[in-house]
Amino acid sequence: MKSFGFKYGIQWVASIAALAMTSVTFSQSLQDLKNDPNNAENVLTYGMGYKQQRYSDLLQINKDTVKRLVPVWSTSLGSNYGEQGQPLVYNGVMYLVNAEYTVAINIENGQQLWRTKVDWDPNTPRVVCCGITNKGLAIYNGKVFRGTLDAHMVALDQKTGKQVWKTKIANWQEGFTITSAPLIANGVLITGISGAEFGVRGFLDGLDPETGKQLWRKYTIPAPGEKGNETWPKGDAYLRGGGSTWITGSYDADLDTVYWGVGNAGPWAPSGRPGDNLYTASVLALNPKTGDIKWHRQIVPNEMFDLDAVWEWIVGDIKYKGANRKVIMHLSRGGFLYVVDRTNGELLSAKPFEKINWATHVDMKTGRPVESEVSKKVRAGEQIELWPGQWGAKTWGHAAFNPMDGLIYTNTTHASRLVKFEPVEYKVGQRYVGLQNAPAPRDPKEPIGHMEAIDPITAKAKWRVPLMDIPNYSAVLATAGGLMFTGKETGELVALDMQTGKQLWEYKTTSGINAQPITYLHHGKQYIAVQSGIGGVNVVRMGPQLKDIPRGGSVVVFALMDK
Ligand SMILES: O=C(O)c1cc(C(=O)O)c2c(n1)C(=O)C(=O)c1cc(C(=O)O)[nH]c1-2
Ligand SMILES: [Ca+2]
Repeated sequence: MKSFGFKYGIQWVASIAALAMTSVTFSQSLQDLKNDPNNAENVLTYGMGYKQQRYSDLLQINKDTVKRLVPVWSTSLGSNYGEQGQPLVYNGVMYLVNAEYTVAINIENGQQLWRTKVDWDPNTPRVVCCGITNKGLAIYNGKVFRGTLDAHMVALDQKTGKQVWKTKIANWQEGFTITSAPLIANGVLITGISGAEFGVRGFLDGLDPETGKQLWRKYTIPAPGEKGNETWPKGDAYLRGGGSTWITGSYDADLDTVYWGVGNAGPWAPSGRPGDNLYTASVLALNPKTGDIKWHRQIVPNEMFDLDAVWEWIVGDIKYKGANRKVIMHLSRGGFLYVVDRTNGELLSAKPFEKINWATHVDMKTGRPVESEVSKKVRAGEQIELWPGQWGAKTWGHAAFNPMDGLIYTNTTHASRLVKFEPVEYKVGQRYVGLQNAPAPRDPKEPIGHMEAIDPITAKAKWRVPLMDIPNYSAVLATAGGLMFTGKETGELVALDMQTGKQLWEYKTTSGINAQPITYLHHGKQYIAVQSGIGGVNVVRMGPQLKDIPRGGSVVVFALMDK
């Protein structure tokens, strides 16, 4: 690895050059977006690069210097609902979202440049399954783009925050919402949709970023006559079959392919929808220009435990059986770590990284998880203790991948639930689940989650740090400085030694952290930024442990104190 001095020198020169080049312009090109991970001044994409590796090669803040890491500014984001977002940074300005506002802040001093309110009908939260929040925005060609709780997409002028266009994506009254960040791929703005707990039929939309006009729609559940519809029963179950797309996909610009995960099947109770139910709980490889599916891989056929396959599908190049392979990697909600060839969908590995009792293993010939006796019992109407419960072996808080050591750095959850299916009737815009869900007795000596470093092929942890009370609900940032950053819902941003998991630093922010830390360079100096503001579904899940954490959204930015 490059030495600190050499690296710092290059970054400094690069930063001066970049400033000179970018200070006159206010637009980003597709090349800029593709180049995001190599341009330390700017963070232009969700996941810190289209590959969503959340890895930065900045190393001023490292194992030795992190003890001098201090807050340099902090600004309120004006919302009490919760902060789950990932900030973007362009040309000295930070752009942030929550459910209520889009905000631009001067990164020199934390001064707010503009703040634009999102107007949604106050009744909208009725159809929000899991927290009134928003996970991020996109930026392209002088505009910032965000989804809204009432299922619209909005473009704002990057300089003024004034609305340029607003497009209705779907009727929120039918259970649709947007909580995820849009993706710009090959000039098309792609948005996912939420609502699989409300009997929606999921889809992805491709829009023209200039006008907001719809270019294409791809339903995640094929209509009668389309390939895949035969995996649904005859009739209209497919119209309420779920398959939402509520986490932003990754993108391989060289292959011009978007990898977007599809959510759970609906209703959770599976008896009314025999069959594999494509493309619920799957990953789709898509052409961003047309929305056409290049290949698909279903993770859980006839899915029944809210096993959304939407978590990040990290793009990486790894050695597998001695050969270099282009893969996507995914820590599934159901507890298996998937490694898939991203050129053709071939399954390379699917090993458990957490305790699983709903399946015994994934059959590598068919790619299908083999259901256990426990799953057979619940299908027969019995109550079971399910491992992992619907909270998932991992939640949406994104993992990071370090291309230098080939390991995935992540938060995981270790919790079961008691579940039993019950009849459910579809009513427009109401929860459509059909599952009784109760806490399972928990051994207080057992951890409820971990922070860990995992080998993608073996799914074995290199190290695991137990969390005894509250699982983490924040994304991870990995850096060449050897540090893994993540947040706790009690408010601490922490830095761990990526080699050992030892905690080297922490700072307590004003609320809880369930968001996505980033890092960037400004005038040659490395910064870390994270949103603080308790929100999302885990607050409800944890109940008493988190009820006294003060609400209130802010962003906090850190840098090294001078010696
Ligand atoms: O199936 C869906 O459409 C959907 C959407 C969302 C969402 O948009 O937040 C969540 C879930 N499912 C879900 O199952 C879940 O556990 C969850 C947690 C959170 C959160 O933001 O903390 N959202 C969601
Ligand atoms: Ca879901």
